[in-house]
Amino acid sequence: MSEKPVVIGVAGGSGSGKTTVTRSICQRFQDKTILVIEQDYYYKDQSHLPFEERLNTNYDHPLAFDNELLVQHIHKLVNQQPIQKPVYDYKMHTRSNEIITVEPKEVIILEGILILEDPRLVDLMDIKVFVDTDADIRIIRRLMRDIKERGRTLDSVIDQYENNVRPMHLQFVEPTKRYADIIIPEGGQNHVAIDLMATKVEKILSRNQENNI
Ligand SMILES: Nc1ncnc2c1ncn2[C@@H]1O[C@H](COP(=O)(O)OP(=O)(O)O)[C@@H](O)[C@H]1O
Ligand SMILES: Nc1ccn([C@@H]2O[C@H](COP(=O)(O)O)[C@@H](O)[C@H]2O)c(=O)n1
Repeated sequence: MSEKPVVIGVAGGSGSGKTTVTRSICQRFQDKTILVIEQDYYYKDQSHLPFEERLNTNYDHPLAFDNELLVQHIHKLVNQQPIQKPVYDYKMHTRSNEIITVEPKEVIILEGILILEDPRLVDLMDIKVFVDTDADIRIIRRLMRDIKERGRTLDSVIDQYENNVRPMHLQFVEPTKRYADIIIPEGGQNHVAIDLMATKVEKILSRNQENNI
């Protein structure tokens, strides 16, 4: 790889469809082309705290994230160096013991609720996307996902939504929409928007190929 990797930020509220959009774009390319970095994997390590205390953390506040490490890692990837990526365990509310060595790729998609909230991350992005889905749809999607995949109960999801997710979304996530170059309504089923994003990625890759000839 001779060109510097291009960084695409995919932001949006919890349950908006960020992961689904990102996966739909990745599916159209070979594995070696796009690297996905999830901001969620960079929640601060809480292994020193008892499990009960981890339940009280506000995971929707910017201070819940170890953005120092995330900024460092994106810098490294942009400079074509490998990183030691942490792995996050939603059921245990902390990082797992696993660390994955990740090599840079031509396109890096950085995905997460608050990636446009930190100017250091915004500065590293070439294209900024905000997935914009109504709050009622987001909470329904989140309820189903968190119960099925993240080991939560109905009551805990509702409680967390009222106390943290909704207020933090209004205070910190929603205002970052103004920094986006592209706003994708409804996320995962927006095939037109996904096609446009994929075309942009194709263009970046063919430009890289032409420059390498
Ligand atoms: N357009 C859609 N229609 C139905 N379900 C969807 C759609 N987009 C996403 N989902 C589902 O909603 C949940 C949250 O979507 P996800 O992409 O994980 O959102 P985010 O990454 O923004 O939290 C997932 O279980 C996903 O499968
Ligand atoms: N231990 C944790 C860590 C995070 N969350 C919630 O995840 C949401 C962000 O992930 P999305 O895939 O939904 O964008 C965020 O809203 C946190 O509340 C959690 O519940 N527990």
